[in-house]
Amino acid sequence: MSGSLDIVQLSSKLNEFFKSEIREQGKLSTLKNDPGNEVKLKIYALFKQATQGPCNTPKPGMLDFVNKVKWDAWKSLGSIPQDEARQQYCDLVGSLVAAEGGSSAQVAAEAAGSSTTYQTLLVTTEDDITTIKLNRPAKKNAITTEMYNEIIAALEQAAKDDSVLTVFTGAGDFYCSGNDLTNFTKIPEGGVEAMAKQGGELLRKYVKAYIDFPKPLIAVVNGPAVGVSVTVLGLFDLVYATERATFHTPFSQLGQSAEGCSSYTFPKMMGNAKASEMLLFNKKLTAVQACELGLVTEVFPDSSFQSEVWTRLKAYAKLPPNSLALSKQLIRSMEKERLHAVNDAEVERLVERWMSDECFNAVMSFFQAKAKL
Ligand SMILES: CCC/C=C/C(=O)SCCNC(=O)CCNC(=O)[C@H](O)C(C)(C)COP(=O)([O-])OP(=O)([O-])OC[C@H]1O[C@@H](n2cnc3c(N)ncnc32)[C@H](O)[C@@H]1OP(=O)([O-])[O-]
Repeated sequence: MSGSLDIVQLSSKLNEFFKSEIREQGKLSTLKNDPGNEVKLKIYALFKQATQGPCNTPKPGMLDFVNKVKWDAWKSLGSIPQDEARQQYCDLVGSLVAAEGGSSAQVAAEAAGSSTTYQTLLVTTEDDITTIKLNRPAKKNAITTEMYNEIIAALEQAAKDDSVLTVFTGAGDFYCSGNDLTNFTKIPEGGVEAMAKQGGELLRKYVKAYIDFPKPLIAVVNGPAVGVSVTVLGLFDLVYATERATFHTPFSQLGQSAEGCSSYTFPKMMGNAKASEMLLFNKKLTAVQACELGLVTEVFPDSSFQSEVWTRLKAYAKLPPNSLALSKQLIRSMEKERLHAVNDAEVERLVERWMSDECFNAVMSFFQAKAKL
């Protein structure tokens, strides 16, 4: 059986499934556009998790292709609670419906003069807070090229909308697993050099969006964080973490080098020695260690993380918005220029690294290890 045949078959089977099993749920039946297989699988998995809890059925056989893909999607949600699955399901369906004609997400986008909708994010505005939720839980929210672009767009939108605070968080059990390593496998015309150059430009723009963001930016770190999702935390105004979170920047392991302005912000906040343990020697920090070193503002018990953090954020969002934004901008203005220079220097180094054998071999090892599983 050829790979392309598998995909065609899978697509048509998923379409059948999508129509028969999910259509009954009111809003979805109104969708005019096919949201694509990845989204449909996500809807399926969230629906199962919300109604039946964590996946508890036997894994279908290798040749039962469609059921295996569905089972994998459900299983990938791990042990996220039914309530959270229900919320994610509603957010996702809401954003699809909004994309076609208008409710929360679309209204927020339109209020900001934009009609952007997202494939890899859930962006909502409620209680004066715009939340940008990374939404690829099956891949631990690894950041694809598309997702970098969507985050930049979402930040631009949040900067202009009426919200007071902007919050970043992740769907599922991870906050984010960093750069999606498959980005390195998509070699454009022009070869590795062109890939490195384009990747560098995207990264520069991505980090710039954080440096220039004009309102209070808060990370709600709901689980482990890796790579670029950790380094940019130095550009946030508050970082709240569940005790389950870890913070890992395995750059030298990947033949790469620091980014997200961490070569400047980390030594400044934790001192050279501790920063080097993380950025050179891949030391993974617990949430408590990260808090002691100043990377995290406060750590919360996992069981009460969401309720404690959101109660606090809703209260903060009632503070006078101009006073908050102007105070943030004053603090940032002291070193904005320096941060841009650091970003430029880090990107220049990384573009070289991405063309190196060290990086190539490290990325190949990741895929070889995956293939052996
Ligand atoms: C651009 C600027 C420079 C960037 C710097 C960085 O961010 S450097 C930092 C770069 N980041 C890294 O080096 C992290 C690499 N990833 C890991 O080390 C581990 O996956 C883990 C510790 C994040 C989670 O372990 P776990 O045992 O709990 O879960 P699991 O492993 O079963 O994962 C579930 C699925 O997600 C997939 N997936 C996850 N992450 C990535 C990714 N980044 N990419 C692609 N795919 C990824 C994984 O392959 C699997 O897919 P499958 O097989 O179902 O098709």
